[in-house]
Amino acid sequence: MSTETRLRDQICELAKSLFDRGLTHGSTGNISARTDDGGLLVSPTGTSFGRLDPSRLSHFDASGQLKSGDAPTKEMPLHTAFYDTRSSAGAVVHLHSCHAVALSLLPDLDADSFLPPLTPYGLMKLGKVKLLPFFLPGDPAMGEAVRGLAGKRSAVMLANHGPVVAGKDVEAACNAIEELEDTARLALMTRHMDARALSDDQIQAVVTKFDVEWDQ
Ligand SMILES: O=C(CO)COP(=O)(O)O
Ligand SMILES: [Zn+2]
Repeated sequence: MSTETRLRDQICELAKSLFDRGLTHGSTGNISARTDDGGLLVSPTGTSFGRLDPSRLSHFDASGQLKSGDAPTKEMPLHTAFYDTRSSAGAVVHLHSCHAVALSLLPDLDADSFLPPLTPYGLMKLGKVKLLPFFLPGDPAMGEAVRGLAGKRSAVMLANHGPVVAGKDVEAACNAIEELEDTARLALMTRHMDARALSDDQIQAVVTKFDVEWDQ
């Protein structure tokens, strides 16, 4: 089986796994991954994560030309903004995951660090998550907002919409966005409980030991 065939299958399998666990629903969310030759495989617009067809993924070549497959997600500017600003990005995932969206609706959030530092894996997989304002779905201004971060963040939260995470490959991006959703769930569960977040010393220890992109 060719590397590209394996990548097509992996994108569809992991998207289905996210869908089956309720991390995105209906025809929401989109996913993309770099191919070995510098191109991109992308979920087509209007498709469900539960039923992506490996043979119909939008396939772009390294110059950004659509070579085959169905029309791509309307969030292409968002995806390409991550690839263009983060050389380490091999995949990008966007979900409409319930707890992250719920948290984004609340007042008094820290836009520079949307998720409180609750667990080591939250820090390790995501670094600081930037909260971006509300945009209409498909608005290229979202891509501009991500470009404005100059590659310093791997994860952003679109207010009233959903998270977007870049990772070195599809598995890493999926693991990280699951961490984002679970940390948002913990934040909501413990919101009125005087919960103990990680201390500054604990944060620094995690950041140092696991080489987390934190102070940027
Ligand atoms: O989540 C979505 C828009 O933000 C889904 O849009 P697409 O179906 O175009 O990927
Ligand atoms: Zn969306």
